[in-house]
Amino acid sequence: MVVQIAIPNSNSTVSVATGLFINNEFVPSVDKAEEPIKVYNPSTEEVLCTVTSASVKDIDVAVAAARKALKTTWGKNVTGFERARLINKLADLIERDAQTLAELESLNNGKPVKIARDFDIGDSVGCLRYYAGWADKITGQSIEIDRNMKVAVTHPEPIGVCGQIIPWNYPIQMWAWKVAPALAVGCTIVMKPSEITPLTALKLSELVKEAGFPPGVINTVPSLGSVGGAALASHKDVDKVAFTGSTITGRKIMEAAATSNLKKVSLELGGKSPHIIFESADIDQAANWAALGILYNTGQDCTAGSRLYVQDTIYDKFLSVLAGKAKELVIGDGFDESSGGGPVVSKGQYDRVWNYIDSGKKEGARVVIGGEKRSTPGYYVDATIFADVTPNMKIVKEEIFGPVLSVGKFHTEEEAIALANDTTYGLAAGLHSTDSSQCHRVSTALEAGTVWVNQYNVLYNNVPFGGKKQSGIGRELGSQALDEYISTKAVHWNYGEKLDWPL
Ligand SMILES: NC(=O)C1=CN([C@@H]2O[C@H](COP(=O)(O)OP(=O)(O)OC[C@H]3O[C@@H](n4cnc5c(N)ncnc54)[C@H](O)[C@@H]3O)[C@@H](O)[C@H]2O)C=CC1
Ligand code: BAL
Repeated sequence: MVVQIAIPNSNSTVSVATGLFINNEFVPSVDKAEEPIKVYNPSTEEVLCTVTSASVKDIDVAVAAARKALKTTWGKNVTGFERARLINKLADLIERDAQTLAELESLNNGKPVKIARDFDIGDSVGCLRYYAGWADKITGQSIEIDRNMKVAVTHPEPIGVCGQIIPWNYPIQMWAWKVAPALAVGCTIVMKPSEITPLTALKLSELVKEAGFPPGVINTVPSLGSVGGAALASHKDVDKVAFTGSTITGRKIMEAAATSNLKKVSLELGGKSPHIIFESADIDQAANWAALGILYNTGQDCTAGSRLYVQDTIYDKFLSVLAGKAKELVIGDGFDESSGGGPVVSKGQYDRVWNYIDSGKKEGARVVIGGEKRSTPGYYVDATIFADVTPNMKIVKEEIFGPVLSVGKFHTEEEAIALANDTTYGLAAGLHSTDSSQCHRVSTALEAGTVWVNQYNVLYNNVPFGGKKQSGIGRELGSQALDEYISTKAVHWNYGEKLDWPL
């Protein structure tokens, strides 16, 4: 159940245990009801290995392990100091193994090794340390009722067993965003990584054991969304499900939660984020951020600034500067040091992105750069910019999740705000202007959970992140994420009042 995967351009291999990680052991499926999952390298289209796929019965086993740990070794049975120590230890181990984890992430997801190591893993280590810092600082309240007779106190208790369902665009980082706050407050976890990118979650599971977490605190169950993901969402003994992925799947998860046990749900979903460039902006800087906004992670980012609106007075100039910047980014093999972006993650995603590019052409958008397929292997999509788009085009309305930018023109600030807010999504938005009153007015008017002013796509572990409208429910990161995993108990204490009976 351990495979050795060759690291390109070296004589080394990385070992991956391919079973289900339950109770700190890698185990086979109890009923082998599911076909093993084939895991691909998107740079070569080759199969890297197969991993065990959890069946519905395996999910039951993992949930039972998490429940047992919650009642015995974790939950209310472990101090915040000890939770902090273990989370910090896990962060140290991830930092120690950052290069290997980055190579594995690159092999399975396609993103450049240097980006996985310095950004995804760097931020994930920071995320674990941030929440380790919180673990012994989670406090309730003492609420005055009557100083001579009564007081009420609140206890922030762990909500319980958490199903965590994560996507393939940031396999390690989404893992860290989910597990860190849950562990900090004392929850136990059944983690379902994406079936497309399960390898680093399995590798991280080895580190969970090495760090010394008790068995059952974090369990990892690669599985198809329609099997393991759906089983977690509808499980009667799961207290909360945290999800990142598409809005369609988020809706299914909420329905499953509602019709099973009304578990708490947090959803971080899709986006079609607007990015506005006003005429006073520093054009060179704004073009850098606009390029980053759509090309980072090859556009496979829920916050991708995929709708760019440029003031008419600078439209042509800005487009030409932006096109030059976009061409400078090398989209190539993740093991090539010069690559700033990799292929898209899978054949499915590749076909999906190309369908959108074809639709943009058919609907009459003007191709400024890109829009042509490569003839070499790998799921590569080059930076593609469509100009002169109109609001009803599919490429303007729907999330593409690829390096495909739609650019439109506006005349007034009001028009820019109206275009930006003309979407069912509300995850993020950006604006560039050197007029500070305008920055304030527009950031207030934009309907989004995150607004970037004179920058784009930068997130910090201590700042909350999440969506409005159909981009999600709840917040990740910051102290707000802790609330997603806490159930507050109010204890009413009487030390003086006598009850006269009958009433
Ligand atoms: N907000 C984000 O960060 C993400 C958005 N997406 C969007 O979704 C599109 C399609 O990508 P997919 O991989 O199909 O996304 P998806 O939302 O189906 O997959 C994300 C996760 O949900 C799981 N899942 C799928 N069906 C489920 C179900 N019925 N119950 C519970 N869990 C389930 C998957 O196994 C995976 O772990 C992308 O092109 C992109 O537009 C995809 C991934 C991440
Ligand atoms: N960039 C925020 C995380 C996400 O894309 O899911």
